[in-house]
Amino acid sequence: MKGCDASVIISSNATNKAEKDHADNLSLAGDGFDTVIKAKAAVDAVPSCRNKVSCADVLAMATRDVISLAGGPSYAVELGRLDGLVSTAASVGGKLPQPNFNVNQLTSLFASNGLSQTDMIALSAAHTLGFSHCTRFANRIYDFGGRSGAVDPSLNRTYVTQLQAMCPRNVDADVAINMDPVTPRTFDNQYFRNLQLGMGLFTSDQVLHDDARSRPTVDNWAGNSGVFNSAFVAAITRLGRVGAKTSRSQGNIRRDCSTFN
Ligand code: HEM
Ligand SMILES: [Ca+2]
Repeated sequence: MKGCDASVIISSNATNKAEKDHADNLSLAGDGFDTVIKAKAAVDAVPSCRNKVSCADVLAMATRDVISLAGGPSYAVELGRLDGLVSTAASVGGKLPQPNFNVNQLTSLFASNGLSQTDMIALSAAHTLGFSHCTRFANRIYDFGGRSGAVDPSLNRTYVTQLQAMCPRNVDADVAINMDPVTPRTFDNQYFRNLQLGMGLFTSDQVLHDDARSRPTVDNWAGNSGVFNSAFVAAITRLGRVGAKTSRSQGNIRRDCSTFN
């Protein structure tokens, strides 16, 4: 949890519980890690390229490629990150934003990583793709605020009914649903249109529209995908600098992304 150093790809072993085995990271897709591990191995299979590209850089480029292949913008990835030398589950607590965060909490956590409120709003739109487990938002659709039968009033009522159907009470903890119910496989600004309709899945999504400080940005990007794409590229480029390591005292180039050299 020290930034863009591929520490999240390290596997746990007998003496170390790694970052990816922290509860907040359990949903990270195993096939995503496998893709990075294989791409790095493919680079290293070429003798003239061996030990020159870090896992952290491969991960950043794979992220760019997923966004672009899903219909989003493409962009040059800044390169030269080294791979970190530490990965512990114990380091994760308090470092990740939580789905029940309000705008102040979101803004301050991103600010602690050198990212602006505008960056935070742009990066939240990553939820235009991907899945969430029912447990992460169940409090919004069942007994909201501890009141029996209540639902979060900021949620669209039709959407509540759909969510309750996909995530019945006491549903299996493995069940996950699309975060963007409209265009789940396209990287687009539908995320912001959803927020305008009360269809933000997490409190941390919906507050971006419901808080008057972030709403003008949400409304602007909901209506203008070009402006959103530019803001997203600027923000993810800044995100890619968080905790990047370039000194050999802090990092190296791993041979196998899942294991320290
Ligand atoms: C703004 C604060 C954020 C909060 C509170 C948050 C929270 C969450 C939660 C709770 C999930 C569901 C995990 C699960 O149940 O499986 C999730 C999924 C996801 N988040 Fe975020 N997130 C935030 C920002 C971001 C950012 C900045 C990015 C990337 C730039 C991002 C990318 C994703 C992706 C791609 C998934 C789907 C993973 C999958 O499909 O396997 N999120 N997020
Ligand atoms: Ca989408």
